Amino acid sequence: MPRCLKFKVNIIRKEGKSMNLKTAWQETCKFIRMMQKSEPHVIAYLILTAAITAAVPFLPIYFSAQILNFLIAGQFPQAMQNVYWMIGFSVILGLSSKALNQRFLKLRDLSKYKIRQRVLEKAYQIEYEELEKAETIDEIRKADQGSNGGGGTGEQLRDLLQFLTMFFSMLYSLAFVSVLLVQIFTQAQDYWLPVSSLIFLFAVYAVVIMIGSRLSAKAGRLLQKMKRDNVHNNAMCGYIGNLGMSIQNGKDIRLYQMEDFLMELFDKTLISSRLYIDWGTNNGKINGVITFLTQLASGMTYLVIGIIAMQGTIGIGEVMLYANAILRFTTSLVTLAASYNNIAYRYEYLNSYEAFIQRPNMSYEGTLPVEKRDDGEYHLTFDHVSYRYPGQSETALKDISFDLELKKHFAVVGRNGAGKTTFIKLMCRLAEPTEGRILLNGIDIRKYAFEEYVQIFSVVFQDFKLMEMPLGENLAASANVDDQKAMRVLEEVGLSARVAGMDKGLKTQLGKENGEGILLSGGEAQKAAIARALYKDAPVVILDEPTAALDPLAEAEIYENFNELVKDKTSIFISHRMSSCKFCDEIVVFDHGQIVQRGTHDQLAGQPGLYQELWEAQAQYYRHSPQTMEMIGSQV
Ligand SMILES: Nc1ncnc2c1ncn2[C@@H]1O[C@H](COP(=O)(O)OP(=O)(O)OP(=O)(O)O)[C@@H](O)[C@H]1O
Repeated sequence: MPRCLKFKVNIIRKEGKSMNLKTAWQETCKFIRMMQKSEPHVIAYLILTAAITAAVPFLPIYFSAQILNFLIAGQFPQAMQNVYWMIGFSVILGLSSKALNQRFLKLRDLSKYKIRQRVLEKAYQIEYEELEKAETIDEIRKADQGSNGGGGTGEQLRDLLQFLTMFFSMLYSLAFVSVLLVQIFTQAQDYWLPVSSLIFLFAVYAVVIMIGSRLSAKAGRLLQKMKRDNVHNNAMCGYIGNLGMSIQNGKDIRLYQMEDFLMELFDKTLISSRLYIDWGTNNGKINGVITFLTQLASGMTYLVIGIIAMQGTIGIGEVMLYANAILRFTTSLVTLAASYNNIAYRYEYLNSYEAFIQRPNMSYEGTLPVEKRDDGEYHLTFDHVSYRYPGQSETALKDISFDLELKKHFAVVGRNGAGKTTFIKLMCRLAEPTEGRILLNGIDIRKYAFEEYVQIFSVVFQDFKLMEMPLGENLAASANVDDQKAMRVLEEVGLSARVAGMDKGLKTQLGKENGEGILLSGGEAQKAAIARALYKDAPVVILDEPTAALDPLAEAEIYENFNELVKDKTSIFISHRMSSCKFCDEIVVFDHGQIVQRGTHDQLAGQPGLYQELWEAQAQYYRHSPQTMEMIGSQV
């Protein structure tokens, strides 16, 4: 992890509480270090852009005062000379400001993408078990906002640019005001009146700035609260919005006529919260008061500068110069306060990002390599394993002890919800036992490096998903596709003829959401998922309801091939199609999270118990039909 990212998250503040200057400064330093690490020149460009951009408006202010003074004095050549200077400097500074700004924006976007990349990278590393929790998804969402969305680094850099620009603008204004003070003290006959007027003006400004910054702080708090409260609403709106483009849900939406229902839900999600509306109303009021106060201060400024001018201390040109400089000072300060508040409050999101990036990878932290064995001798043992899903009171698996003997073919059967898939998830380390342990060749599987451990499994889950990518890349799970191997596994699952008919063959894009592609039928997709498992060629093959979508001939073909393919491997089939379990060496029956029976088909079918019930329930439909019994026979 880069050093800049190792800072401790320490500004978890109570909701609505302002961040003090010291903390804001510390957070800013951390943020700057983080940005510099991801894009080294971004901060240098930030400072340069702010310094130059802030100077641009002062050119016309300064030169128009000079020009006016020369014109009043009848010195036309000098006035013209100043016009040329003004145009020249304005062009140079204006262009430099634009060029710097462009470069800054480019670097800002680059660093933003790099930081977002880290969120994605981290999200991929999170244990699957954690990913199933709603709070983890929220955490990722917040971290993503901290890196990309409303609370993101891009916006933070934009506000920092505004803050610094206003800061430089104030410095330039103060330089002019200092000159004014020097002029008053050196040229005024009686400086009591100008000095007291200026003191009065500063007092007015102090009050305006104090009220203005408090109001800006409140506006910032409201904005952040609205964003914080809106994380779920945004996600829900995003979800419903995406349903409009979803091919997967498109059929159901149309056939169940869910359009009005979904639109209502969308409206409700937006309006019921009233978050945006409330925020907009309050923000409008606050901005109104700030504008009123700023205008009041502007009027006072002209009055005071007018008084000083009437004394003859400064000329007409200077009246414009100083009045504008002081006004710039005020507007810069109010904007600076607003940017400060946005910057300070956005650290909450950035800290969510930090907290997320720093979270440990818990169960994936084992380091032992898994011995590479050509003989596939991987021995898995469940030792009194129980498992309860996070937040659930029911135990999904209870005290499972099981030896996955080498190169044996197992079938796992049981009623819906019996715990079959959970058993596989634990075996593949997608969840960790709540009690007990799982061993690979005698060693607790948590001790192995996760990426090495999962190498030994080829799994097709019941709810498998193919990616919207080219078919070949789907099979290889990589951009490097071994075409020959890919075609061989497609042949084995009976999909090669279909692929041969595709114009782009293995390069054919799957799905429609990621560019023009083809839609596979349910059975074809299942064959492709099985082909992906075969391509991986791991020593343990697990198929969870592998043939549910296949036609009987395809199913028979797959089983025939599978017997051959898994001959030297350990395999587990989960199936509700009892006939397909007959060919396995051992059948394991799950019920209510426990293993209740084990044996061969002949043993279990002949004794009273759940297996017999399940078998009988299916077999009765075939009993009176010799053809169908024949069909079952052919499949097994
Ligand atoms: N992510 C989850 N969070 C909470 N409970 C879950 C989760 N996944 C599964 N369960 C619950 O755990 C129990 C076992 O589920 P599991 O998916 O292992 O059953 P199964 O035997 O594979 O069922 P099926 O035959 O229907 O596929 C069920 O009661 C299920 O509702």
